[in-house]
Amino acid sequence: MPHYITLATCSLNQWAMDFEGNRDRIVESIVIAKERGASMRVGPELEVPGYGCLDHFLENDTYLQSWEMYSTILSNPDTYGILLDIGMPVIHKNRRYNCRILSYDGKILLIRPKIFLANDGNYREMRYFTPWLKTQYVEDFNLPVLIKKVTNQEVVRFGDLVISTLDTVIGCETCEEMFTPQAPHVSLSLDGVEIITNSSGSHHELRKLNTRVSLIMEATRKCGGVYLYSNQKGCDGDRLYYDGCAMIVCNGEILAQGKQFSLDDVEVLTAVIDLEDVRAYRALASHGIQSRLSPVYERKHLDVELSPDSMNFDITVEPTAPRPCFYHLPEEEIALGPACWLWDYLRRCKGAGFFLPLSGGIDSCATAVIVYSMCRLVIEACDAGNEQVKKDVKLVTRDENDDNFPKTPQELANKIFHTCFMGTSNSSEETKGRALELSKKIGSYHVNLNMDTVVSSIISLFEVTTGKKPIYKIFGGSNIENLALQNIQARLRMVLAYLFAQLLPWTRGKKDVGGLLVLGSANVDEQLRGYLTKYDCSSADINPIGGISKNDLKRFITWSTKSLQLPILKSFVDATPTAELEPVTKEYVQSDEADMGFTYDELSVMGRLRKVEKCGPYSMFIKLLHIWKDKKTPEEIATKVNSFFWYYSVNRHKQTVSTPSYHAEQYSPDDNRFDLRPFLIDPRFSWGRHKISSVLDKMKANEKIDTMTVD
Ligand SMILES: Nc1ncnc2c1ncn2[C@@H]1O[C@H](COP(=O)(O)OP(=O)(O)OC[C@H]2O[C@@H]([n+]3cccc(C(=O)O)c3)[C@H](O)[C@@H]2O)[C@@H](O)[C@H]1O
Ligand SMILES: Nc1ncnc2c1ncn2[C@@H]1O[C@H](COP(=O)(O)OP(=O)(O)OP(=O)(O)O)[C@@H](O)[C@H]1O
Ligand SMILES: NC(=O)CC[C@H](N)C(=O)O
Repeated sequence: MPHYITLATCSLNQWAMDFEGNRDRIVESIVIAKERGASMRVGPELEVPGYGCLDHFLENDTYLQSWEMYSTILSNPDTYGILLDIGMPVIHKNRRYNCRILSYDGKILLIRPKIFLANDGNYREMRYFTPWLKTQYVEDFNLPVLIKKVTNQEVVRFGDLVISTLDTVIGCETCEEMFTPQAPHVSLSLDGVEIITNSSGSHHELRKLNTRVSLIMEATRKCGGVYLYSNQKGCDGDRLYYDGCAMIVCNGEILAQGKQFSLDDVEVLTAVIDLEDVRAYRALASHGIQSRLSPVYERKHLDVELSPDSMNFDITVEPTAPRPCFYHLPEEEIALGPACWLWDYLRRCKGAGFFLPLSGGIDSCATAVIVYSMCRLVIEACDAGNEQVKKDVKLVTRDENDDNFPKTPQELANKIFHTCFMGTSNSSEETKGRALELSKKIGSYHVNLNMDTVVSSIISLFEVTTGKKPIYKIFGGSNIENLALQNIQARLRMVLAYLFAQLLPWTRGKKDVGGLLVLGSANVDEQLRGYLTKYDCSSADINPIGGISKNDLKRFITWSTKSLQLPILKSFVDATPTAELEPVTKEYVQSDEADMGFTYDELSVMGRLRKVEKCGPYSMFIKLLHIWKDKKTPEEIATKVNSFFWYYSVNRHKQTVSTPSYHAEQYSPDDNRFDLRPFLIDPRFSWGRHKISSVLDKMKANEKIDTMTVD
């Protein structure tokens, strides 16, 4: 006989420290889950204060306020009649833990601290929380007075335990724990836990979703059981975008999959599952044998049936059918992730819009297309009746009048998105024309200016003061003069950007509405190589493409040509990237790749080796000997590696002031959160170079690389 149970999971767009807003979204998700007949609901990791509070997790206020919000959830009768798994931080014996609190009908059943914390890359959970570490170990926890008053309970169990109801057993695994070699879901399953909840604060990275999905699928494919995956979504106040994609998986098959990118603050997924399927799936002798050797969990009993009609089931109830997993193309991920992040950022900081220096090159074009994509998402959400988005549009446009409400992405862009071509005598008609054409197609409010007089007046000031006039290299000047003449143009653009961002809304008749957020467009590869002028337009308020490689940006623009119906973008892809900071002559046109001494393909490979594969110069050289064996000689590879580490180190200081960017790439060089390295590094890497040279010497002496001994 079937044993149907309806379960719910959700993605919530929580904002760090927005206690009331977070509480309201939690309650809304519970109400929706109940309306859909669910008897259990799981929410994202640390959903009460928001996942990304960072050092606010060191403050006692965060814990007190989390309990205060939690008490209002517990005492709200709308949250009764459903088993709740809610994430929040808890102090126990003076230690701070990242916890899940399970409750039913206003009573706490247990508190389950995270056993293995996330502490790599962007994650620093060990900085504020203690890992519980002791699997299957449980203690008593004295509830705070304010909770005692609500629940009439003194003490609850705190630790690695599970819940048994009259009809099933439920256990927890928290985010990173699923990524560990000895993930708790194995021993939970072997001890008879049928439903495993996973509450996550997991961020978006291009091409990462399949890692997460395969881990979830494998967990239940191997052990059998139901996996309820919940994740935060949106920008909760930092560089990360949490990419939702809640899931319900049973016995290795997906029953429900939420959106990875959307502007809905609350998304609830439900599925009807036959628990007998889990029991049948686990009827394997080898599983039975291992279960005898596996640890036993303390069980907190809940005298409730989560599928109450099991003795008298309704034949009309249909179990949810499996469905294939859905993945976005990386190009779509770029169109959607940074766009959602920008929208959250804008509405949450109550900005009046964006300002973008638009050069006619690929990078600022990609930033502009992402803002356009954001406008498309906003209009789509409004058309679909999303009241929160409508309210936010009125806030951001500073216009409450329904008659003025934008109906198309272009109308919205025209109100909130400002682009500006800042030409000089070095600029070409092509770049100026491309910038103008793009702005027309996406609807941005475009300004075209020539800043030659500003540049020449600064150079004159310098000349009057020092009696020296710098001249370009092609006219006989030195390298230093040539560079200074370029850098002043680039830096003045930043100053102008901030002036226009502050005053453009005012020139358009909007008084005292606040300024526009200045967008930056430096990509991962040029930041890694340091091919940018410190404090030029790479210094902005936020940068949606700072974590994206040039190659991915090119792919994104090519994809957008068709998918976003912007044929103008083809001309951006076909153009040779150039900074247009030096005069063009018959013999010379400035080109990025020639200037840098690297192609973007090479930078991508080397960037990945440096960060993802954790290579210093010597091991990078050894790896590249194989990777590039058909493309370059060992000497060329050695020169590339030495030069790469040289430029990376002499320019590392630029990363200390790099504009906060959307994190999207595993090899991001972001100094502030992700890629923590010194910024005063001896660029010679002399011992590494010495070792590279000795390998070259041995190769020259005709020794084979695979048989020689290298120390
Ligand atoms: N270790 C260190 N710690 C802290 N600061 C350090 C430093 N080393 C130099 N500095 C300082 O950094 C400054 C030099 O850096 P910076 O002013 O950026 O100038 P710099 O890196 O010398 O030149 C700009 C680079 O960007 C390239 N570029 C090309 C095309 C376009 C663009 C563009 O942006 O549009 C840029 C250009 O070819 C050149 O390689 C100086 O003030 C110097 O004192
Ligand atoms: N003529 C210009 N008008 C407006 N902004 C400009 C102009 N030239 C450069 N910028 C701004 O300065 C940033 C850095 O300029 P750079 O020449 O290094 O271009 P880039 O990093 O290759 O980017 P892009 O592909 O957008 O030109 C650009 O992304 C853009 O925001
Ligand atoms: N909050 C967590 O535990 C997240 C860590 C995990 N490795 C992830 O990237 O999703």
